Amino acid sequence: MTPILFIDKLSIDADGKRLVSEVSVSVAPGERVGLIGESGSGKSLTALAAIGLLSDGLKAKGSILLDGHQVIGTRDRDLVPLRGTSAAVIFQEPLTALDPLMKIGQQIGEAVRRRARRDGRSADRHAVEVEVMDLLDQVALPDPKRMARSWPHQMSGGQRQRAAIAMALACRPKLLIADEPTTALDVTTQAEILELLGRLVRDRGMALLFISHDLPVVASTVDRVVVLRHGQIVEQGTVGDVFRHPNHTYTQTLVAAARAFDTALGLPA
Ligand SMILES: Nc1ncnc2c1ncn2[C@@H]1O[C@H](COP(=O)(O)OP(=O)(O)OP(=O)(O)O)[C@@H](O)[C@H]1O
Repeated sequence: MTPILFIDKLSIDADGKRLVSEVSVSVAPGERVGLIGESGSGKSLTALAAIGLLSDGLKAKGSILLDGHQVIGTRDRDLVPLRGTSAAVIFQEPLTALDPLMKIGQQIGEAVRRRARRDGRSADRHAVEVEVMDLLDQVALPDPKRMARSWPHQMSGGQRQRAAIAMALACRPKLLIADEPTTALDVTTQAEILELLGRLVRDRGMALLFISHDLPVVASTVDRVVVLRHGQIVEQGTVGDVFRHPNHTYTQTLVAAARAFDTALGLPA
């Protein structure tokens, strides 16, 4: 099956310093892949490179095929049609995706309208409103009508992240890139958002690239993990294999930390 994302020997440099080194990751349609590693290991840069959003001054080498299109070396305006359609991103801080000056319903409605235009359909006001309510309902926001009329600052962090997920879903992307989507949330909300993401991705058959520094968080949501350290892949495999037989000492440390946490909670190892 042709991967929806095929990163081949990606290296990223800034001012002559190598930040990401020969990273290769592929995500098949419908597959859920976790990219894990400590802070500064190059996870976000890899994800941003995948959709051509690296900031100026960063130089990418290698090859990135997103939905069959080469991203590296392609002009930004030629990448715009891929964003939202081939891949959409959810960031750690939902306010990155939300416009503070627009009510939630309007913002999601705008994404629905853009997608309808992209698909060559016109979307009348009523159809857009119905879809916005449906999306707010799917991300389990309470009282969708009231939420649609809310400003981002009137919502909690977890509610804002749900709204950002609804925006991403409105585009119906083939691949969802989630960059630490739960890190800024309290533990209970984190678990709810993870459950929601896992369910939505499965129900819609979307591929997922899930970025986290937290192995247990990733393990519950993905099929395969890729472990990054200092900008390099140190290990990859199915969640089960990596948990049972971590090869690299760094992965062993991550697994041991996760097990110690489970033991402290009295959970079976
Ligand atoms: N625009 C930039 N210019 C120079 N260096 C950068 C830039 N962006 C990131 N870096 C550096 O690249 C390295 C990898 O950063 P990246 O954001 O990918 O890490 P990360 O694994 O996502 O970490 P975190 O979990 O903290 O978000 C870090 O050392 C970071 O300081």
